[in-house]
Amino acid sequence: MSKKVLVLPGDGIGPEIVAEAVKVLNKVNESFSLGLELEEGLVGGAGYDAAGTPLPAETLEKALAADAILLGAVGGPKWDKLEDRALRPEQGLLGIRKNLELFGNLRPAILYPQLAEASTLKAEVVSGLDILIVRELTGGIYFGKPRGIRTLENGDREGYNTYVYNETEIRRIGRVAFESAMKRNKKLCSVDKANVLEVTVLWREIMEELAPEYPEVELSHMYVDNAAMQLVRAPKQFDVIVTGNMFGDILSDAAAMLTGSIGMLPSASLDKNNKGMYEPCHGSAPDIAGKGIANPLATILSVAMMLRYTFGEGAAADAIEAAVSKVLDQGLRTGDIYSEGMTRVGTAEMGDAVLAAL
Ligand SMILES: NC(=O)C1=CN([C@@H]2O[C@H](COP(=O)(O)OP(=O)(O)OC[C@H]3O[C@@H](n4cnc5c(N)ncnc54)[C@H](O)[C@@H]3O)[C@@H](O)[C@H]2O)C=CC1
Ligand SMILES: CC(C)CC(=O)C(=O)O
Ligand SMILES: [Mg+2]
Repeated sequence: MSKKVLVLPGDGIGPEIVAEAVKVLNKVNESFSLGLELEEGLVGGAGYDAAGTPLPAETLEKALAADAILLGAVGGPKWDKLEDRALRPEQGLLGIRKNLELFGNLRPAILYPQLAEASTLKAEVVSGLDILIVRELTGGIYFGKPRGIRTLENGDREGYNTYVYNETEIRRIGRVAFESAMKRNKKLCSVDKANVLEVTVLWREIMEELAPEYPEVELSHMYVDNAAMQLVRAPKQFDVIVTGNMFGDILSDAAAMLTGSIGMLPSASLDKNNKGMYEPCHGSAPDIAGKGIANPLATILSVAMMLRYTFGEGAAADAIEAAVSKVLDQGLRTGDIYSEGMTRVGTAEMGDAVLAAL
C-alpha cells in the first residue's frame, strides 16, 4: 500500500511550524518503520507567487495522489490587495478541501493539565477538558452559490452569500459525529440557528432522524449564540459538538483559548475513506511570522492525528502526544502558552524538545 504524505507549508508561520512537524514525522517514520514517503508542494500565497494561483494544478494533482496532507496555514496581508477573490490564498485551501471532499473536520480541544494556568478560564472550570468539535467542511455558507458583490439598480453595492446544505451533506457529517460520540462519552450536541435559518431547521431534522440509529447517544440541540456562551461558561458540559462550516470555524477558535492557545489546537479533515488533510486550527499569524516564536505544537499534534486516522498507527500517534506532554512537563513554553516560572522557548527549540522527548 502506498503511503504518501504531501507537505504544504503555505504562508506566514506555516513554513516555520511545518518544519518542526516534519522533523517529528520523519523521526517516527523511522523509529516505527512507517514507510511514509514525503513530498512538498505549494499552496496559498506561496502557490500564487510561484504559479499565479493559490492552488497550482501540480499541487492539486499531488494532493489527489497523496494518502494524507500536512498543511501549515495560508494567507496574509501580502495578498489581501488582490482584487480577484478567487486568487486569494484561502481559496487554495478551500479548493483542496472541496476537490478532495474532506467534509469531516475533527477539532479536538483538550486541555493539557500542565497548561491550566494558560487557559482563559479558572482551573476548576476547565480541568480535564476534552471536547471534540465536528465541523462540516465542504458545504454551508463558505461554498454556497450564488455569492459575490453586485451593484444594484440604485447604484448601491450589495454583498451576498448563500447558506445551503442538502440532506446528504448533513447526514454524512451527522454520521461522523454520532460515530465519534459512540467512541467517546456518547453525548452529542448539535449546534444550529434553527430559530432563524431554514437550512438549520433541516440540519436539526436530519440529526433527529439519525438518532434512533445510535440509541446509546444522548442527542441535544443548542443555538449557536448560546453554544458560544456555554463554551466559555461551562465547557465540560460538552463532549462532541456537531455543527456547520462557519459556526464550527468560529466555535473552534473560541474553544482553543480554553486549552491555553490556538497554537495547541490540531485538526483532521477527512473524506469518507479517512484520507485526510491535517493542519493546525489557526491561520498564518502574520503578526508573528518570521520571528521564530510561533507555537508548533498544534501542527505536531496534527501529525499524531494523521498517524491515527489515516494510517492507523495508534502507537506512533500516542508517542507524539506523550512527547508533547513531556516537554510541557519540562516547563517549556512558547510565548502564547507562557506563564510565570516557565521556560520561554522559540518554535525550533520547542520542535527539538519534542524530538528529544520522542
Ligand atoms: N487554515 C488556514 O490556513 C487559515 C488561514 N487564515 C488566514 O491567516 C491570516 C491571519 O488570520 P488571523 O485572523 O490573524 O488568524 P490567525 O489564526 O493567523 O492568528 C490569530 C492570532 O493568533 C496568534 N496565533 C495563531 N497561531 C499561533 C501559533 N501557532 N502560535 C502562537 N500564536 C499564534 C496570532 O499571532 C494572532 O495573534 C489571514 O490571511 C487568514 O485568512 C486564518 C485562519 C485559518
Ligand atoms: C479559509 C478559512 C475557512 C480557514 C479557517 O479559518 C479554518 O478552517 O479554520
Ligand atoms: Mg478558522
